[in-house]
Amino acid sequence: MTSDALKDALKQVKYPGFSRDIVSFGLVRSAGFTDGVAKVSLAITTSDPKVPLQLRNDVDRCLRAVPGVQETIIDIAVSAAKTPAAGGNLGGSGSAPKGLKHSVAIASGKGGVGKSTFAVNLACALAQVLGAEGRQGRVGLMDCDIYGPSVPLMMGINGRPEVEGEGADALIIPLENYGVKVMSMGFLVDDNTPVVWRGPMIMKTIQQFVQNVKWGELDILLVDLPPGTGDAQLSLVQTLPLDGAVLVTTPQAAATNVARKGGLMFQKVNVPLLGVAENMSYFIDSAGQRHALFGEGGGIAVAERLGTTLLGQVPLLSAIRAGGDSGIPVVVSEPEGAAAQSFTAIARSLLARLAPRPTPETT
Ligand SMILES: Nc1ncnc2c1ncn2[C@@H]1O[C@H](COP(=O)(O)OP(=O)(O)OP(=O)(O)O)[C@@H](O)[C@H]1O
Repeated sequence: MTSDALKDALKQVKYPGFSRDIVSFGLVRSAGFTDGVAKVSLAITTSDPKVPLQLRNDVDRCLRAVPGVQETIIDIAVSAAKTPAAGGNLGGSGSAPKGLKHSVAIASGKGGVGKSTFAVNLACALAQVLGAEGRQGRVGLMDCDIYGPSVPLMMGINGRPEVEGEGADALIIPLENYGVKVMSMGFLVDDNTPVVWRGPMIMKTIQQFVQNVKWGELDILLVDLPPGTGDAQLSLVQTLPLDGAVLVTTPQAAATNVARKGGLMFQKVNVPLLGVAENMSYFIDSAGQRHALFGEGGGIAVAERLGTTLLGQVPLLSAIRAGGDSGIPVVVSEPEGAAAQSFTAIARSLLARLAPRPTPETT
């Protein structure tokens, strides 16, 4: 019986609540077999005590069904997922980069809702808000969309990051523009390389983005997730202790239904929802009339159903699209405009939601 044969068998074990198996998620650290005893070790990140219990049962049942296996030894290393209630700022959890105060995932249930555009403009707005308080260069943006990274283009960054140090200690220096430090798969692959990544490779890449990038001192790291509720999202949650997630949606029902599913996924893995942001909420014509092109009320409805707040609404504006195409986000090119104002308001409410809660004595 080889380690590979055991891992093959373990592909039948799904991570609780997900349709993907534990092997493709890269959670199996080792698998070995001696004298009828199958010994397996897993490493997971969760604050839900039911998850390791269920995994232990499922792995045991799966291994015992393998011919020749009489006994099992299952070791599950659990590190706690961070929640604001449990931990406040980062620092206590295993793989969090030193110097990182808060990390927030920007997620959407489906593609095309403008998530990357939102993440880029929010990062620039955060850099402006914090910069005005004398905290320059303290915003990071990590683009986890390894299939179609669009952040480099939208941030006007085109180049290859330098590497400092060697071997296991090597650190990638993030590229910086508009006061935001950026890391993206787009810096590492060229446009013509088809990126065919499987689960474990996604996990590895995301781990490297967290651990092997010299982020320095950051007040906030925004993590632009690929759309949906699949591998990358779980890998990220397994890898980086998140303060929470912001869900981006558009107002129409088709988008809000999927956004709600995305929100439920984060709740399932104990990542708090910091709020919902509604993109392409309304359009203002040349006469100043406001039009709800995609309907109204979707964002607030999703927020209410998920028990969180609506952080804000972003209008549908051609300047926002043009900013993405030109590499100068609208928050930077028109800092006084309507779009910048809505992104700045969202940045402020997000920061307020991340601020350490007052202790009972100060309230
Ligand atoms: N508020 C807005 N007003 C006008 N255009 C917008 C707005 N938000 C996004 N867009 C445009 O919509 C398109 C899709 O945006 P973006 O690439 O950010 O979506 P996405 O949700 O990240 O997509 P995917 O996840 O599939 O990559 C882009 O052309 C972008 O410029």
